[in-house]
Amino acid sequence: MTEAMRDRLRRISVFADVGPVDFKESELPENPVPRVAEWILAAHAAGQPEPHAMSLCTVNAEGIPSSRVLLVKDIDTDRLFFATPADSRKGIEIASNPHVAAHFYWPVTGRQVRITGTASGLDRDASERDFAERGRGSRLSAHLHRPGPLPDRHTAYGEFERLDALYPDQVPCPPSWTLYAITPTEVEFWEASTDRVHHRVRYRRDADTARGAWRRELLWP
Ligand SMILES: Cc1cc2nc3c(=O)[nH]c(=O)nc-3n(C[C@H](O)[C@H](O)[C@H](O)COP(=O)(O)O)c2cc1C
Repeated sequence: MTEAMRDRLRRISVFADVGPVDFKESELPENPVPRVAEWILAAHAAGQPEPHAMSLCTVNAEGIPSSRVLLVKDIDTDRLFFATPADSRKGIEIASNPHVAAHFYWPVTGRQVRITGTASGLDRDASERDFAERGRGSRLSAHLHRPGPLPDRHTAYGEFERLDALYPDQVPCPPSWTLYAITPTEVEFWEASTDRVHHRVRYRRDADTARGAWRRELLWP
């Protein structure tokens, strides 16, 4: 008789190697956004694969959410950037409702970050600069984005080969390719502790200004 799934799941250890949280309230920054960048780099240094991958949740016109993983392309003092076609599902949803939620989880460091904010597309120049920095394979594959279903895998390979021959040197930026910025209005940091007294701190600022001072509070684990 096979072991029940619930037993198999319950035996998987969690936070086995993270150690106790090294937390000092006096060291919390005023602005949480650069701290997100620091936690990505710390996860990378600790060996986390794709530490810059985040889930992004958007909401459609009927209020139904959907999420997917994206790579963060840059972070400045106020914003996180990602790139995707504007006519993708997420792009269409952002156009009808700019409110988004983003989330990182780094198992090797036992940390997560939860972000709420708004997303908006940047101008053509910024989007084309992002596109130019992509490798050739991902520039070609950006041209494979089409609405609707793919009849079979063979069709996609054929189209990739056609694009490869069509653009032997420069691959033009598809008109829909867009660099987006997320401007957070809420950022919550969570850090696992082996003593189970996990650490949470939440930063918030007014959604209408999104420029004012951040308010910070510790939360119960
Ligand atoms: C690790 C990882 C990184 C990804 N990075 C991107 C990305 O930067 N941009 C993108 O458009 N899709 C990226 N994808 C694919 C998306 O998750 C998603 O499948 C695709 O963008 C279609 O999403 P949509 O139909 O919700 O618009 C990535 C997937 C994974 C697993």
